[in-house]
Amino acid sequence: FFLFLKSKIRGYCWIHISRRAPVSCRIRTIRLFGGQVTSWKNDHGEELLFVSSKAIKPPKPFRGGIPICFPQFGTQGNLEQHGFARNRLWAIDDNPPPLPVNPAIKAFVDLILKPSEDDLKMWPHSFEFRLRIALGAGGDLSLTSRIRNTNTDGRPFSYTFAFHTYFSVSDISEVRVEGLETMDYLDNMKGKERFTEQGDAIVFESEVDKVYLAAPSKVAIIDHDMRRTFVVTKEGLPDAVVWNPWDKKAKAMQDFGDSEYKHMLCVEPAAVEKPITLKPGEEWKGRLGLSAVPSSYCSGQLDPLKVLHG
Ligand SMILES: O=P(O)(O)OC[C@H]1O[C@@H](O)[C@H](O)[C@@H](O)[C@@H]1O
Repeated sequence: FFLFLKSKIRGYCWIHISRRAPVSCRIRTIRLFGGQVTSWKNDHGEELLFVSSKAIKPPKPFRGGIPICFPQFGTQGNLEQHGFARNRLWAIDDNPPPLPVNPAIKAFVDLILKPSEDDLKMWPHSFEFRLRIALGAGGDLSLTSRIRNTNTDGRPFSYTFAFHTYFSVSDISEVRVEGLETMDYLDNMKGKERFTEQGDAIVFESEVDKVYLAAPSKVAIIDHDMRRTFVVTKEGLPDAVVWNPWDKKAKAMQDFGDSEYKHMLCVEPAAVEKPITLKPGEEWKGRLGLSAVPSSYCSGQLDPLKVLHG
């Protein structure tokens, strides 16, 4: 296993973590700008995360991969949409406090974000945000966030959060999401009104922007055409946002191709409905786990329980 800094251009670094394998190697790319994973490939070199061909350069947020929404999800507060963490230059954390040993992890890198003077003017709270990005032996990707309140004035703070994961899919019309059936959700397209999802797996025929509440710890994204299933696991993150802008919104987005909505789906483990509150000295931990497994899905033949419970 090895880890190296690939390049340093105008202060923005890219890190590649690779796992040597007998036939090929899987490469994951992380940008220090935004603390953002922007590439996750399988043994065949196929990209598993979506990145827009029109993604623009810093200081704008980067459209694709896994942006981190902190300390605000969406427009739920006074800060810029999705908070400032995705727009800041993170640093490599050379000496992170230990995390429990996980024998499945074969390579990892630790990043850290602390607020600048300007950040403190906008959001007057001192914090340390540590992010461990790890690869398992089978190519699984995990992101563990640790956020600590380091205020010295005794004040607690509250925040909302999301791992805004952009999955690459062959054709959104052929994708099903399983695990969110019967869940309550807030519909961002209907003034955050609360509804209950029907009993069937979620399919996509138009714009979707929903926050599923108290979602299960495992969600499956089944890509019929690719015969691939993404299994998303989450810890410490009660909600799951599902977003696809569809055609009209795609056209209105400057950093997104007009037809790219067909090839992406965001499923975002999140803490949105109930903000997380930390007292000084307290730390919160949230984890996202991703794996891509072959699925022999044929319409009507999939047993969702098998996908979700192994
Ligand atoms: O364009 P942005 O700021 O990256 O946000 C993209 C989308 O992100 C999703 O998480 C939100 O639910 C949507 O409402 C939003 O449009």
